Amino acid sequence: MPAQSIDGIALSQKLRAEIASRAAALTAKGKQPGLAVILVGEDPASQVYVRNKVKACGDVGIHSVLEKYEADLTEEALLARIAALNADPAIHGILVQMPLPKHINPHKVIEAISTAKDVDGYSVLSAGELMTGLDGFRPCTPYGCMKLIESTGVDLRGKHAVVIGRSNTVGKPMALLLLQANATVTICHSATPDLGLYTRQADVVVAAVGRRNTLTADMVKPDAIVIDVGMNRDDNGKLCGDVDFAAIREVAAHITPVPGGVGPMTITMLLMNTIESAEKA
Ligand SMILES: Nc1nc(=O)c2c([nH]1)NC[C@@H]1CN(c3ccc(C(=O)N[C@@H](CCC(=O)O)C(=O)O)cc3)C=[N+]21
Repeated sequence: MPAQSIDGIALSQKLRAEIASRAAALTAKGKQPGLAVILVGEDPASQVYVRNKVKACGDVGIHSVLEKYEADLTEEALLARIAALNADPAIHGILVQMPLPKHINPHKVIEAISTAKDVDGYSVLSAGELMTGLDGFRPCTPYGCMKLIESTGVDLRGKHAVVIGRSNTVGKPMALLLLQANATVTICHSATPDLGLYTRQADVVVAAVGRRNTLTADMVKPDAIVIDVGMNRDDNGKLCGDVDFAAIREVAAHITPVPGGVGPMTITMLLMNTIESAEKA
């Protein structure tokens, strides 16, 4: 029997309905949640993502402010905008879309965002909170992956989870969240000599590499859960992930599609973090 495709759009709709009712409750108390999204430069992919985030806010009743700047915006000017948004009581979350132009130091920008408004969960303090098990904003993509895994009903306790990729935004926080859920966690990356050696033992594989066909059917244990974080283009320019969906579907128990899997959940968890921030304010 082919794997169940985990529907990230359906799960998003379910969570977004809950988010909308929490937003409405806050708005009724005169505390409408607000998200500021800052985009610097003309990167076409970023334009699309940012537009989707702003639209998603509108759909659930979160007030959003989109600030677009030319690629030559100075770092000082960006930091000044963040300081103003930190002080703005109508704004509960601040997202600076990555990547930034080369003349701007992304670390400096992220650390300028008030921890209380770091709904991306990208700051050093948010990372430390996740590391130590303190309450804080979890990065949206791995947070969404956890919700997708939870939706299968499989308990992670004692399961072997293999994360492929070690980025600060996905791989590393993903490994920590899986660990928190009592999985045994292995992190593989570009210097891992035999990836299949690890993935064949995995009950859960999270692929976050950025290269298509990184995970093929012969590398997957029967009845595994496969979460595909990749965003790539195939030879026809079609959006595809890091895993060979069609073939792995015949082996795995659950698998997320691209598009329609992790992507929409990333935006949903951004909305969730923004609501949580507004509820605490
Ligand atoms: N500060 C910051 N925070 C981010 O969260 C952030 C970022 N910078 N920079 C870029 C990445 C990428 N990202 C995506 C979110 C949703 C989809 C998404 O909704 N994808 C749809 C398809 C969209 C399409 O058709 O192109 C899907 O997978 O179904 C994709 C990618 C957030 N990022």
